Amino acid sequence: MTGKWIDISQTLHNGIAEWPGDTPFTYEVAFAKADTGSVNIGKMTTSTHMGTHIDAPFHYDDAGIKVHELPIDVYIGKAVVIDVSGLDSVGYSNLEAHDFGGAERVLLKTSSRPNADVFPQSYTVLRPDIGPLLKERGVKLIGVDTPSVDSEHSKTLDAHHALYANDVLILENIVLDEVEQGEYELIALPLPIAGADGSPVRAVVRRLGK
Ligand SMILES: N[C@@H](CC(=O)c1ccccc1NC=O)C(=O)O
Ligand SMILES: [Zn+2]
Ligand SMILES: [Zn+2]
Repeated sequence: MTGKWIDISQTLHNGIAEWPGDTPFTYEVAFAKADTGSVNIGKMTTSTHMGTHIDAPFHYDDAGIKVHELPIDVYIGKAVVIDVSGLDSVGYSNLEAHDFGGAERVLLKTSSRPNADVFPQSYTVLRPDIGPLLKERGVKLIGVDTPSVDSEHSKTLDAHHALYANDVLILENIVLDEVEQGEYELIALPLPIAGADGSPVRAVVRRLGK
């Protein structure tokens, strides 16, 4: 018995918080129906790291694959949601006792970024030793309900690089407020943006079994 689909995507709207210094999100009606006589046509500007999105390795490695080259199957399939709320950081020791149920996708509920319209003063980050654990368990995608797997001021991006070194792709800014720990089916498809470092996704989950 599978549950109903739950949207775990931040809403993109004028006012959603961008990464400090990055491109804000804007939507406007560029051509109004009153003028075109037939249709309203919108115009949008955004960072590729706005809202719920995925990182392509090109984001942190000039030689990394780009969004249009990503293996699309990574973004569809069984995922396990693990509640790690209340921690400053998450690493090997926090996850080793958890049974991932064979899921190739792990979504971490840190509850450290309650409001998409405010860039958080702080949020839970990943420790690099999470990389080898995820690889050992056959995990291909890590999702977080935070703006990044590294801290805001990190320049070395140790968590990004540890995940990259262990063949784990990254999904950021998911919304897990209505999602309890357990096994789910995830769909979080990137757009086919040629040459890109990241892409917005519409991420959804539905409970498996139970
Ligand atoms: N979501 C991004 C945040 C990020 O790293 C970032 C985004 C815009 C401008 C700078 C960034 N990072 C470091 O300077 C990430 O992949 O972690
Ligand atoms: Zn990102
Ligand atoms: Zn990232």
